[in-house]
Amino acid sequence: MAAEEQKKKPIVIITIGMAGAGKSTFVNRISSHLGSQNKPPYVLNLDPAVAATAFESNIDIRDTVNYHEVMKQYNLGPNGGILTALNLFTTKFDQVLDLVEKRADTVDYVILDTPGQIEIFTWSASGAIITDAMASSFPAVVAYVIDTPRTMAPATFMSNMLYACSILYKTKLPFILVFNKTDVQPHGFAVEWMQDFEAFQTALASHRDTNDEDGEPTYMNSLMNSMSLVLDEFYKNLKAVGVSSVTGDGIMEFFEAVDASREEYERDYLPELERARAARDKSLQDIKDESMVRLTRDLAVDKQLNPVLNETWEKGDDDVDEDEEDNIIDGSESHWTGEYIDLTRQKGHRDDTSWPRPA
Ligand SMILES: Nc1nc2c(ncn2[C@@H]2O[C@H](COP(=O)(O)OP(=O)(O)OP(=O)(O)O)[C@@H](O)[C@H]2O)c(=O)[nH]1
Repeated sequence: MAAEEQKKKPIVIITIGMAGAGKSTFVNRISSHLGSQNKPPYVLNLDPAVAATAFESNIDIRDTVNYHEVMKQYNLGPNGGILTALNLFTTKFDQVLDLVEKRADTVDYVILDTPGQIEIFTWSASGAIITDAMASSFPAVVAYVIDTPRTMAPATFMSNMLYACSILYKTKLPFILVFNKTDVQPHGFAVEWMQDFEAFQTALASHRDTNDEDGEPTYMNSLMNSMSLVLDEFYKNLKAVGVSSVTGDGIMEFFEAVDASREEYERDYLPELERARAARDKSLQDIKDESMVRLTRDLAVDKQLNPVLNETWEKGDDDVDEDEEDNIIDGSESHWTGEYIDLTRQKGHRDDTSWPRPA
């Protein structure tokens, strides 16, 4: 087949955002939009703790890792449980990639919904592994979902933008700021603040608590003024769209931004990736290995703390290498068989151990 006749690879939309920003509602909206265009996407739910998703996912972390069991076995709270569940899932991510590759000829979009607690995905080894694995196999874009009504205070806006900035520089992927909930609050103020830092500084000055009792700008005020100049450069590197995941407003603009991001990925990200690959074929593997070591270290904190468990883990380690069982399923193709990732690796042993909490 001639190169130009070949189907384009699907583009991966990695949906990230603060808790409650509307990620799941947004994923549901863009999925149903694509469905209505006869282009159903391939959807991955990476939030192990979500009770129910409005959208149908092809791969659902909840089919692979039992989040409640993770909390129980590892004696963790909700956030530790989510992180550990994501770590466990990531150890099987090669299977996820295989499933996505199999569908690459028939889908145009792959959508990832990430855990509600943003830092669990953005600042964990597993989040980095998943992002890198996806982005080195397919064109990828980050959709950073923002709760527009709750970002109207200049300080909140600035914090949100700094967070977005950190993700942009960490992933280096094309980046779309998705100002969600525009049915409640239009995002015009945000666009103005991004295009004109003086408008932001004026808004900041008129906001209460920006001056101290002597009438001088507070430290925070001065800091934010300076940061707005720094962020000016950052704003040039991204696209911003306003959407309502409830009404569907702005979804077309979002997909225009996604299409533009594919070009950006091919123009900027891909050559850089290929250069890096050519220069350090081996070192790429080293990075993956190193990330895997960090991941394993995360999972094995208990082991270091508890010598009794140490022995059982040592035994279990042999099983791990040989134990190449398939845990990831495409829920849209097969029925869930009930085989979660084995959490304790102590097959046949009923575990009454009190698992130590990671440091
Ligand atoms: N008015 C309005 N409400 C929205 C919109 N998008 C989401 N919501 C509401 O915002 C709340 C949070 O939405 P979710 O989709 O659960 O947000 P999330 O980011 O996935 O939440 P976590 O996974 O808990 O972090 C829900 O009550 C949604 O109905 C929107 O565009 N407009």
